[in-house]
Amino acid sequence: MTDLSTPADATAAAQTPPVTVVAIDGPAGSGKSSVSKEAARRLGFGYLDTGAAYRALAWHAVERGVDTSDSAAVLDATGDFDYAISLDPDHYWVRVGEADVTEAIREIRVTEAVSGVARVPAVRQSINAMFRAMVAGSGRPGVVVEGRDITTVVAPDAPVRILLTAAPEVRAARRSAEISGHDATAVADALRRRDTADSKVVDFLTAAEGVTVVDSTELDFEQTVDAVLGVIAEGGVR
Ligand SMILES: Nc1ncnc2c1ncn2[C@@H]1O[C@H](COP(=O)(O)OP(=O)(O)O)[C@@H](O)[C@H]1O
Ligand SMILES: Nc1ccn([C@@H]2O[C@H](COP(=O)(O)OP(=O)(O)O)[C@@H](O)[C@H]2O)c(=O)n1
Repeated sequence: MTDLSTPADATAAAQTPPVTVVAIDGPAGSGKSSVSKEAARRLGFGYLDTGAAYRALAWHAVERGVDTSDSAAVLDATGDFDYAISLDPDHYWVRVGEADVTEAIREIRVTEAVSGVARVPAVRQSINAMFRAMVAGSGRPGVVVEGRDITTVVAPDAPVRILLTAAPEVRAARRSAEISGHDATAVADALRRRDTADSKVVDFLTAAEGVTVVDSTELDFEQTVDAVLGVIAEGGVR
């Protein structure tokens, strides 16, 4: 994997004002991606979907026939993982090498493999270093970063940290509405299985100290965006 953790020009980096991070975590289907993207748009910030990196690595591993239950093999697959993502909330794309994988990383075969990739500690460390470098080099005044461990591991010192939740049945219904041709019960089961596997690695179901919970169970999309923007404003970020 390309090591982006050290700015190429340390002097330039020292002169650049720090990038404000808005950290948003939560379980699958809670609205992290859609709400974070809209909040970023309204703030003029960048948007970083961290789940896309784990999905892209899972895609890369699956394409190479790597057994994603084998940690050493997954770590090995990071060796030629040439990853890029857009931080522009109005122009979202994900690439691995020359391949545009924006759509492919949402396929079920990738979704089923992703938790196996994300549970490898050395993989997480190197991906987290990449996230921090992407934020620092974003060229934006701030970045809304969403995932599972942003409030706790990637950016625990962020001025705004939010846990976006919703009741499991509401999350399953939202995800199910997005995926046509699949049985709603099967979608709900898959979501639950993934949350169970993921929560063994990082706790994104309870808020860490100082993290504000936004529960979107009873809120529509606009109300959720407003609630998140309210927490951001309270945190002094404009
Ligand atoms: N508060 C909400 N009310 C209704 N639908 C929502 C709400 N928040 C998000 N959605 C929709 O639910 C689906 C899942 O949201 P998404 O942002 O992909 O969640 P996550 O990134 O947490 O998995 C999307 O289709 C999104 O438009
Ligand atoms: N910060 C993050 C983000 C995602 N992930 C992993 O990446 C997977 C995909 O994340 P995602 O945000 O795209 O998933 P959805 O909740 O949008 O379906 C998760 O199921 C986790 O296994 C993680 O481990 N840490």
